[in-house]
Amino acid sequence: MITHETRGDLAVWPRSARPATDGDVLLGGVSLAELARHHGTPTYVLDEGEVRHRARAYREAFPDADVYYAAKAYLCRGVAHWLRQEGLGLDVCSAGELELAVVSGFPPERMLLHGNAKSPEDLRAALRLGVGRIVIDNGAEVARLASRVSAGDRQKVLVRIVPGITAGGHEKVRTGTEEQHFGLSLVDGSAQHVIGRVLAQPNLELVGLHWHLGSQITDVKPYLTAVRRTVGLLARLRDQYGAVLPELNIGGGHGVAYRTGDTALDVPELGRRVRAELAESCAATGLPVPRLAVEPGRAVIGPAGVVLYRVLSVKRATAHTFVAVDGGMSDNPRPALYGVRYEPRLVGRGSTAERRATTVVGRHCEAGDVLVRDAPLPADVHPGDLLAMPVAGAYHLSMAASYNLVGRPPVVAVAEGRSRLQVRRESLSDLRNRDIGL
Ligand SMILES: Cc1ncc(COP(=O)(O)O)c(C=O)c1O
Ligand SMILES: N[C@@H](CCCC[NH3+])C(=O)O
Repeated sequence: MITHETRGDLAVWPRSARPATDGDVLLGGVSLAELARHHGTPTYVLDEGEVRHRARAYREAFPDADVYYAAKAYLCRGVAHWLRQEGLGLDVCSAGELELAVVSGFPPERMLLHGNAKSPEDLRAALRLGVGRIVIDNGAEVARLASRVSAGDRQKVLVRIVPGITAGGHEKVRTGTEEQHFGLSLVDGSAQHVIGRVLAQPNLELVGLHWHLGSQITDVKPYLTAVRRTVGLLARLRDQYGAVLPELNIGGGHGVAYRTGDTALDVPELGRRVRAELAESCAATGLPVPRLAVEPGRAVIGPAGVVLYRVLSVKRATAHTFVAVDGGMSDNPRPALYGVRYEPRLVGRGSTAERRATTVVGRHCEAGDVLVRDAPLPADVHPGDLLAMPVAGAYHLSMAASYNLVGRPPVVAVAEGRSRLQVRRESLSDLRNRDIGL
């Protein structure tokens, strides 16, 4: 049987990926070369079966917990629909994400709103639509939120704390330390202070604490340390305010493999060890075990996505071969932002040419628009060829821009031999129409 681990050079691709004739790859039973011909390039392909499989794996790893998918990784109506069917909740961080999910039929009570700088519009939308929980990030938000809750209502809230832990794949995505701007510090007492103010608001119901250590974390230990520290705080809150909080949300951040041989976080192990640590620490302090919640984004959607690019030019410089494709930092800013590495593959044509270190660059007007440095690609890659990059489902399109007025790519879902356009390509008229003239 072909397993995820033994699929050789398709190791980081969705489980459904199969090599096909003429260098093609089938994803969800659909030919990538055919999708590129039909939809043009760049195109993002999402494997529905992989997303559903990953969502189910979370529910198994965290039984008796709430699994909120972090919409910031990528959201469209189709994805919201799949995840609702799989029983997940949704973590949103703007009125935009919230409204899109509600339009897709996602129950607002299964959503949670985040943000270190929630706008009045975000708060209004959350209260109007009846979002289940709002995560308070700072002191200024307490009165701002409380004053908007209708008389007689009680909004469930959590307070985001900083557990003081360094974890995450890049300094720009580490949010568990004191040196960043999300959440409230345990060290300077601001967490306890703001919690006291929340408890004093009759129309806010404090149901728990929240933290999010960072993103692309591959080790469970930081989560265990954070759980221990949080239980310490829970005990202090009980002693100081008599408050016993029934929920603990430990955020997301679970790392995935971008290239063959990369380490991914072991989600079942995370589930087992976090639950054990929580039970033990609570027993030691005489607290009831709070209900857990997790918020994975990347680990649900990242490995389910593949992006297809067409090669437009090949340039041989002294030290490099540059292969330029028709997308770039506008649809995938991650290499430029975090220096991350991908594993591109020639698809739609077989090649026996030797492999050569090749730098895949984008189409934008910056020397920094490098998608992959020194990827081992066949030496005969030429204009017209198709390149596919796996693990493209998270933080590509959700962070995409229209730099150089290049429209954002479409999203096509594949499953059981069929494909469906979920989001169309951003057209030149979409871009033009926002400009209302002189
Ligand atoms: C509060 C919160 N929850 C969940 C996530 C999801 O993170 P990831 O996609 O790394 O699982 C993020 C982003 O890092 C976040 O800021
Ligand atoms: N955008 C980051 C992850 C940030 C997670 C959001 N809190 C990435 O691509 O790795």
